[in-house]
Amino acid sequence: MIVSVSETTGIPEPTETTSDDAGAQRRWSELVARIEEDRRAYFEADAPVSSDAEYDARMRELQALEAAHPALATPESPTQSVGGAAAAGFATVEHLERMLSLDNAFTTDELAVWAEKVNRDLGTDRPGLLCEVKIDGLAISLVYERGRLVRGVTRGDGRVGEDVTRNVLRIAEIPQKLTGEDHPDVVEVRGEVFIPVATFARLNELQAQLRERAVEESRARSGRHTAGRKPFDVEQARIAALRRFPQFANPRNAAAGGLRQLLDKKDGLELEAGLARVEGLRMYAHGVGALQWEEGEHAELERQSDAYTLFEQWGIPVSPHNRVVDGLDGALEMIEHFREHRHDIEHELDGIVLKVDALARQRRLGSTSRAPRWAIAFKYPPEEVNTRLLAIQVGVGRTGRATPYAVMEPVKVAGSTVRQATLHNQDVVRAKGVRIGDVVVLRKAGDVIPEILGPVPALADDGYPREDFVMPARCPECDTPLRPMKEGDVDLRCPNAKSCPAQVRGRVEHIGSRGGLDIEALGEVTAAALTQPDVPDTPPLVTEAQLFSLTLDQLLPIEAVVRDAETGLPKMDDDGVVRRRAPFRRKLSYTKAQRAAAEESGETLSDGAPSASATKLLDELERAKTKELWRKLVSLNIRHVGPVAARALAGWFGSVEAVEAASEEELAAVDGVGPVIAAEIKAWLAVDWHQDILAAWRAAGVELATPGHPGPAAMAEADTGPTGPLAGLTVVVTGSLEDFTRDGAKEAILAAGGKASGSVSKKTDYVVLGENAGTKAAKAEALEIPTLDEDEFKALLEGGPEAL
Ligand SMILES: NC(=O)c1ccc[n+]([C@@H]2O[C@H](COP(=O)([O-])OP(=O)(O)OC[C@H]3O[C@@H](n4cnc5c(N)ncnc54)[C@H](O)[C@@H]3O)[C@@H](O)[C@H]2O)c1
Ligand SMILES: [Zn+2]
Repeated sequence: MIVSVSETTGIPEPTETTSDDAGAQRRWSELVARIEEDRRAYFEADAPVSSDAEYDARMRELQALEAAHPALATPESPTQSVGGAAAAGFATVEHLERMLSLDNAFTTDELAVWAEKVNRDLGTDRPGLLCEVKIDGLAISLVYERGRLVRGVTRGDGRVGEDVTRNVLRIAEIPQKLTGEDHPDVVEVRGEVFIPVATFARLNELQAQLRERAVEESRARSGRHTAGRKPFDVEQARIAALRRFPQFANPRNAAAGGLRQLLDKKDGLELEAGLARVEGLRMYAHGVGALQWEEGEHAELERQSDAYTLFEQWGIPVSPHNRVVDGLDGALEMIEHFREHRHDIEHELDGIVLKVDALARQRRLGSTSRAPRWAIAFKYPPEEVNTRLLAIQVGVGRTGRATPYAVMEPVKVAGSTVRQATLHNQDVVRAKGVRIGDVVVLRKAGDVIPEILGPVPALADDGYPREDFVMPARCPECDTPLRPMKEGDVDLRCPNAKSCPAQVRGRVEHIGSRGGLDIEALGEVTAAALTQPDVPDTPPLVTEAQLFSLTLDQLLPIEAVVRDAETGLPKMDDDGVVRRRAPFRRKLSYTKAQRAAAEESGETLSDGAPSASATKLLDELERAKTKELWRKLVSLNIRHVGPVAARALAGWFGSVEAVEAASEEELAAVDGVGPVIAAEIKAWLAVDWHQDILAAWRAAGVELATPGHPGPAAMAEADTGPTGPLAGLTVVVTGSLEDFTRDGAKEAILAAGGKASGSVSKKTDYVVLGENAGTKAAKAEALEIPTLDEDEFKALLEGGPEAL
């Protein structure tokens, strides 16, 4: 069997089956063994060995194999059973009605196939579908007898589960006595226990606090009986504390572990942690198991959604995200909605569950031994994958901050290939408990930057060499001893701001960026070539002071080693010579005749001419000299002075000179500046080498004033508030726009002299509606405030209300 990766889901999928029966049998056994191991780790130990994507791919390969070789589909196969088993330490309970799993669809095509089959079997064309978010937690069955909670049981193998009643009683949201009148003799309420995302973050904070307290406790203990004992080792104590109170990798495993813990066996800090974990649990009901009424009158249930209405009357929480839709189209709409808004709700979700709503139809469709035929779970591409942590390197940024970052085996997650992830500082590395060489869980959610959640503990002894990370004491780029960012801070920085190559490179790159002088030819690679070329030894830019006086003669000799994008190592030619690139030089070749002629006339032939990048860079630098003043202010790399503050400064003062002449109070008084930025500006100006930058730029012809600006005194006199196309107007942007981020839209409104507000009121002049605009659109309509689409918004920014 060959497995390839699906373009759309990023999940490996089977593409071909072998015709060799013995081979199929062998592969089948292999897969079953792996799946059983995965299930044990996931359902029984709450500590997965594989990622969900790996597990799902194995299950799908197994299903494909059995489809091609039906003889293999024995009742023992995982495709025929519900994963999980009762773990030691818990009493077991038999469910009155079996708890099943769900079949999965990974593409909307697969969903359509399911819907067609349902239609065929039912003889309908648009059955009412109950669509629910698939909550990433663990299943629970709550047994109520005549309105009283008698038991909480995990799914186990679907037939027998674990009795977790004692923990269930601690979940505030689960009623111990149902409200309302009409209660059945017995009902099994099925639902999902989960930890909300916000609670999850708090639990991890608590774990960190408990680690600190554990270290303090052991320090105090060792102080009490010192005689003949080893001195207190804080490193050892921290490592021990980390083992007792690890950082939780994700809400699902934290929830599963929280529900399935034996609190009676705990005391002290462990008990505190355990209680917080179980008390952080919540539950939404998503199904009904056995349901027996006393003889006589009782509520008639026709649809599963009716059952939910009943649950709500009884005080049992049901997800607010459920929708009943008419046919597959409505379900697809919900799937697309939550693909975008996956992280906008209270808990993690990994898909959308579609259920035929009518109970009579559910009965007609029935179930397999593993899952109902009347339901299917559509799964989104995975956001968590496993990969190997190859190294931890330390990078130094524009501001000197030294940040450890992980270099991983490249892995595809949430639609892109990830190789690196920041680890922030040495405390974070420690808290995550990762060592170089570990298999780690990597998470990338949508546009959010990738994050390493932690190691896979079960793979700690896989034979791959491990090494602890030690934060270097010196800057990896300039060897200056690192210092705390602030007094007592764990974050470190390189104090050599002026000439640390990493910091100069970062600042030069910032100057070229779109929010700076917007110099297309001055990106990351060029910034590196100008500040750290491999040839010549001394870079043309020791600091950014010389940026605007760069000459062709300085550019031409520059050569940089070509590095492998994946490993960062220099690339070599076949004969072992390191490959170099001269970005600013174009090789010239000459014919024999030309060479002969040159020799004759005694003329020397140049072997290189300026490349297109060289002329482009110099041209763009020349043009940048007269760009808007605010762009130059951003390019000075003063802390906190981004486009917004720079625009405010430029608008008021009109020149760098006027900014220099202003007092700190005068700077702080400008709308959009404030005391913090004012202090940073003053501090920046007081540094000699910063003054050298200003002097050098001036000498090179950089315009440091807005031509025709009347100066701050005149501005103060004529202070009539902001000017620009949007002066005096308040604009609200809601929903997502094509060409603007949230902050980008705000910035554009401010820059045009308008006010950006977050809420619609009578004072609002325009509401811009993007994709999925919510309640604000309705509010605008109610208040009769004009609404704009994105194109109209752009017109407004350019030309004010007249342009509409
Ligand atoms: N990483 C691993 O090694 C590993 C191992 C086993 C299972 N898993 C994960 O678990 C999945 C398989 O587990 P499964 O058999 O429990 O199937 P499943 O999680 O795909 O679907 C069934 C479960 O979904 C839950 N669920 C959540 N919201 C629901 C809703 N609104 N309605 C109905 N049910 C809802 C229920 O608990 C139900 O038991 C895999 O796809 C994988 O994601 C991972
Ligand atoms: Zn440095």
